[in-house]
Parts: sequence; C-alpha cells; structure tokens
Amino acid sequence: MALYTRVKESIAVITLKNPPVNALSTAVRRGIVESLSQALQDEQVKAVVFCGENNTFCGGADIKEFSGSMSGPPLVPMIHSIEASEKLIVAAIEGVALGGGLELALGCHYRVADTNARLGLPEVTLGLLPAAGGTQRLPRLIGITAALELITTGRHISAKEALKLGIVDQVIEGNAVLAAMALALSVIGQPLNARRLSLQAPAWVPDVDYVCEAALARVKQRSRGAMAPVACVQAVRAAAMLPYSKGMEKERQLMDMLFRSSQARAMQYAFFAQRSAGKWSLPNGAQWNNTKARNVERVGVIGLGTMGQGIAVSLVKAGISVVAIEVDTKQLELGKKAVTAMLQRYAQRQGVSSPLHLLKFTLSFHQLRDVDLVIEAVFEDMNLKKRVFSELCKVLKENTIICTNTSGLNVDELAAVTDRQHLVVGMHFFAPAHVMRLLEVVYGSGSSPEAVAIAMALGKRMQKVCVAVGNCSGFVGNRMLKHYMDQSVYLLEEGATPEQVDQALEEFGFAMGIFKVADLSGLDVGWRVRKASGLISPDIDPVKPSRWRFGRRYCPLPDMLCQQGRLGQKTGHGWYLYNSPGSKEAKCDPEILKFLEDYRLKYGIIPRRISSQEVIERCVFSLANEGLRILEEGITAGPEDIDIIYLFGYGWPRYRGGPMFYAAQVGLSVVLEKLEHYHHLQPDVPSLEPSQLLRKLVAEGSPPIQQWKSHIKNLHSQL
Ligand SMILES: CCCCCCCCCCCCC[C@H](O)CC(=O)SCCNC(=O)CCNC(=O)[C@H](O)C(C)(C)COP(=O)(O)OP(=O)(O)OC[C@H]1O[C@@H](n2cnc3c(N)ncnc32)[C@H](O)[C@@H]1OP(=O)(O)O
Repeated sequence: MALYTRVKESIAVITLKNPPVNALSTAVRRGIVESLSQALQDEQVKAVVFCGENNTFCGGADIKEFSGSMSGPPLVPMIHSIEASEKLIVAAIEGVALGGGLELALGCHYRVADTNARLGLPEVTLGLLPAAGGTQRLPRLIGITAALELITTGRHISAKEALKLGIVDQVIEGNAVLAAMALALSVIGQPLNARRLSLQAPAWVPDVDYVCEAALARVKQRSRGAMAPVACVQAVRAAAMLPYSKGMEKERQLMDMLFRSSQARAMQYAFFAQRSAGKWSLPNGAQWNNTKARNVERVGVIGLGTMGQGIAVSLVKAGISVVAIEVDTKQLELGKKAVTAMLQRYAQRQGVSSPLHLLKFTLSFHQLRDVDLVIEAVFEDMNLKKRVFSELCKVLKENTIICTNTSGLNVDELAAVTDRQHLVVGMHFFAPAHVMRLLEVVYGSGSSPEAVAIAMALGKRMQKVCVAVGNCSGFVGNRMLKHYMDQSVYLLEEGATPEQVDQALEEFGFAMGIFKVADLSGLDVGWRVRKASGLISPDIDPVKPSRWRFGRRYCPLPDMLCQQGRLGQKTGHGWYLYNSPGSKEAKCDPEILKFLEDYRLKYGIIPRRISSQEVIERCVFSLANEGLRILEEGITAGPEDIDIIYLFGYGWPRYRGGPMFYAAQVGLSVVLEKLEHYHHLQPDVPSLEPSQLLRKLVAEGSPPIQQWKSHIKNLHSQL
C-alpha cells in the first residue's frame, strides 16, 4: 500500500509501504494511484514527494506477481500520470531505486538521493527489460550510450555515479525526504515541461546504428544465447529512432515476448533460488534463523598456493585480519608477493587505501593461537591434511573453528583426528577464490549447527554465495560433474571431437565447453584423483589400457593424454593446442584427431556421427540425474541449492535456471525416457540408471520444482 500525509501545508508525501523493499505490488500500485489522485485534488497541495518506508525507496515491480495473473493498476499509465501531473513531483531516493522503482522516479520531475542509495535497471538479470518506460526515459535523460550500458548490464550504481550521469539532481548526506521537500519548495511554480522526460529528445549521437550494433556485439559475446540483453538494445535503439509513443509500443512488444519466455522464468527462478540457498537448513532441524553465529575477526589461512592466496585476498577485502602460514620461506615469500600484488591492484582500482595492515605472514603455527577460525588450504592429500589438523589442535583456542578447503575429501575423516569434531566444517572455495562467488559449506556428521552458521556468515561477509551441503565424495558440484565429464569422454570414444562436444555445450549456453575447462584447470588434477582412488594402477596395460574398471565402463583417454605430458594450457597442449604454455587461445589440434582415430582403431570402435542433441542429453541429463540422487540422499535441502551451485560455480547459463530447473522445464518424463534409452545402450554406466527420485516424481505427475521438497520428505519417510 501507500501512505498519504500532508506536511508543510503545501506538500503531500506519498510513502510506499511493502516491506522489505517496497516492491510495486498490486496493493502498492493501487495505493499510489489513490494517493496521487488525493494530492491532485487537494488545492492546498502544490507539490508531492514520493518516498519509501524504512529508508528504502523501491526495489521495483513485485517479481512474485509475475508468475500469477497480474491485476490492479498497470505501471505504465500510472507513471505517465505522475509525469503529466500539473503539480510538481519529486522522488526522495533512499536505499534502493531499482527496476520499476527507478522508472517511477524517472516519471517524477526531480530526483534527490541520499549518499548511500543504489540505483539501477536490473530487469535484464530477470530475463526482462525495463518495461515501465525505462528504456525510453533513461536514454532521453543520460544519452543512448550510457543508457545502453546500464540497461544491458543491469548493474547497480551509487548515488554519486547517478549524479555524475545526470540521473539524480541532488545527492545529500542525511534525510532525502527533507531534502526533496526543500527542493520542491525552491522550484515550485517553475514550468514542468522541461522536466518531463517523455517530451525530450535523446541526446544526439552521430551514428546510432553503429553504437547499437557495437552494444549488440558486446551483449552477444557476454551472454551467449540470452534474449533479454538483445531486446534491451532493440528497445533503446527505438528510443533513439522513434517518437516516445512509438518507442513505448516497441518496449511493450519486446516485453510481451520476454515475459512469456522460458528464459525469463528460469532467471526469476534463479533470483529466488539464490535467496532460498542463503536460508540454509540441516537435516537435524537447525537452520539459518534458529542458530546464532559468533563473530569472526581473525582467520588463519594454512597454505599459500593458488587457493590459499585467493582465500586470503577475499578475507582481507572483507576487512578480516589474516594470519597466513606456509611451510618454508620460499613458499611464504611467493605467496606473500602474490597476495600483496592482488590487494594492491584491488586498492588501486577501488581508489581505497591498501588493506595490507590486516595481513601477517608467518612460518609458525604458534601465531594462530588467537585466531577465531582457520581455513586449511594445503595440497589435496588426506594424510597431509590430517597432519595439519592434528598440529592445529595443539595451538588453537579451544573454540576455534577448523575449516578445510578440500574439493571432495571426507570431512568426517578429517574431523576425526581433531579434538573438536563439532567445530570442523568444509569451506569449499572455487578457483580463483577471490573471483569465484560460490562457496560450498560442508557439514560433517559431527559438525555443530553453530559451526555451520559461522562458516555461512563468514562466506557471506566475503561476498560469496554460500550453499550448505552434506558430506559425500566430491560434495555436490564435483560429484555431479564427474558424470558429466564421463559422458563427454565416452562421446570422444564413439566418434565426437573435443571441438564438437564443446561447441554443443557452448551453444547450450555454458560459458566454456568441458574440454576447454579441463585444459584450463590442468588435466593432471583429475589424474591425481583417479590415481588416489585406485582407478589407475601399475598393472594396467600402458599400450592398450582397459576400458573397464571395477566392473564399469572407463575411458582411459584423459590418462593417456597426461602420460604424453599433455596437461592442458600450462603445457601448451591438452585437448587443444595453444601457441605457447600458459596461452589461452584454444585451437583444434590435428594430433588429437589422429590420436582419437588411432585409439578407436586399436579398440575396434566404429566412429559414428554424434548430434549436438545427443551431447546435451547425455552430458546434461546425467548431471541432473546425479543431482536427483543427491536430493534423495538429503545432501542438499532442495533443488534450488544444486542449481545455485551450478550457476555460480560451474558456468551454467543463468537463463536455463540450473540443471534441476532445466530437467523440470524439459519435462521429467522426457528426462526419464532419455536416461532409460541411454542406460540401455550403456548398461555398464550405472550413473545413467534413472534415480529413484526421478521415477517417483514422474509417477506422481511431475510436480513443479517448488514442490519437490515435500515429495523428497515422503521418499525419506519410506526409506
Ligand atoms: C502475458 C503477457 C504479459 C506481458 C506484459 C506484462 C507486463 C508487466 C508489466 C511490468 C512492468 C515492468 C516493470 C519493471 O520494469 C520490472 C521490474 O521492476 S522487475 C524488478 C526489478 N528489481 C530488481 O530486480 C531488484 C531485485 N531485488 C534486489 O536486487 C535485492 O533484493 C535488493 C532490493 C537490492 C535488496 O537486497 P538485500 O537487502 O540483499 O535483500 P534480499 O535480496 O535478500 O531481498 C529481501 C527480500 O525481498 C525480496 N525481494 C527483493 N526484491 C523484490 C522484488 N522486486 N519483488 C519481490 N520480492 C523482492 C527477496 O526475494 C527477499 O525475500 P525473502 O527471501 O526475504 O522472502
């Protein structure tokens, strides 16, 4: 709703009220229309100030309403009548003015913001465009080029930047509502036409086509396959080329198309999934709102390899003191140099003073005696980690939390060597840890809810998207990835090339195909894991290694590449060829094609043509199938957690929602049928066997993904 109040005799204040972000729900829009009419009818009122309750102007249209039938006064005519009002209207922006919230402010004649306000048109991140006149008014206010940048990225800007761009008229420290009233009193009586953005022409640009084509090329490269950024460019182009009313028609047409699209549904699902992942819960009933996290101010980071460096940088950026430890002076100096350089670059970019005073580098475990939490980031070796954990217990305070940055080792086995199993959790960061947003917080069987709460809160402070997951080999992301990777190499055996597989995956929307990712990470990473798990042993024939291990299909191609020293980008060749070691541009390697041909000949495999559809079905459905197994085992609280892990950690295209959402969107019965088909052809690949939960969900009529949790609960009670 909206609250109408009269102040200073001649000013009416209309306060949007819909906590927590005053989204423009039906009730709020109705309240605005009624309050505005009251203000316009009241002869005493000479000016109106719009503001939001609780120092938050408005977070935009109510996204929850998008999935139902929309009713109540529509936004476009409502904002039009604000702009057309003969009485002066000023927006007082505190907190946020986003999406429809900023569009409402653009309909006002003046805008005042407080210094901490954030503004933006983030509709593109929901698979939409600003459809309450934003694509037409913003270019008229700040020009085509700046509007294109803001609308196609959806980025939030500070009040300071908004002032520089000309989006707001004043930025004030203190109460924006009082400042808006003061501004209103100072300009009452001045003509309003020059303040009505729909009446203005956009600033002239010499070559609109060129500017729009360049923007189109940028968005296509940045978000391959996404419809919304392309539509945003088309709408802004219309602002430059057409009169306002025609531009509005174009905006409406493009919005109709996006609004109905599966991409918009997926991206809006992702918005809510991200928020639901933050509301973690454990199988024992402990959860985010019934468990207190104690504060963490000092953290120890053990190991300054690539992961440790990134973790230390993220901690310091969050204002947390770090004691960083290495085993010898050389490693310590290398780590110190890298961390210092990253933080100096960061400080320079942000225009802040370098936070190096928060860092201490040392060789001595004793320096950890008063840290609140430790993150171990040593080499991925169980025995080494166990030794580190035992040593830590000798020096740490008794309530210090111990976290391991393992990417898949058993957290319970590590906790067992400590004197505090309840204070041990996994914090699985993704490389590079100062860049990647995802953090899997892994609870073991003995981890206390408080330890989980502390790790989740720390991750959030480090700006990570945190997902609580149970302890199993590879946790969630890497456990699922294994099956996706298996299918990709089987496809090579059967006739595909790395480029074909990668092209299909990139066309699907992945940021990078699986073979390019493998080359980037280094093929030796998986090789070491396979050796440690006994899949590679000295009795395997080096010339014609077996294609079965432990009774299951196994593809020895990645091992054979490693044996040849083809470890990926770092050695200048892997699945692709690179100009030199460390260079990034992947080129097709004729040697690999020959190697694959020889391999097929050696094993008597007759290559066949493999379609992109088969690549996607086999790679993506096996990923989703494993996700369903994870759900049935209770490793995550819901499908949203899995999708968030894939969106933030594995380059899954946001406009496809995540593997679980994608499976639901394709249709669970289709996924079941395809998995049965491929499992029939590959009976020695157990992961292709449809999961119990998939069969159950299909048998129960494929409920929408939001209802899966209740079906999983029933499944658990039957087990
Ligand atoms: C059939 C054919 C019909 C075709 C045509 C139909 C046309 C329809 C006409 C539409 C006109 C278009 C109008 C406009 O252009 C569209 C929009 O405005 S879309 C919305 C744009 N706004 C956003 O994207 C902002 C989203 N929110 C945020 O970024 C953040 O929430 C925040 C505001 C920066 C605050 O961040 P935090 O403080 O971290 O808090 P949370 O993120 O955790 O949020 C708290 C709480 O609020 C819920 N929430 C936030 N924003 C919205 C919202 N806009 N609508 C609904 N709910 C919102 C969020 O989910 C959290 O909820 P909780 O988890 O606590 O339940």
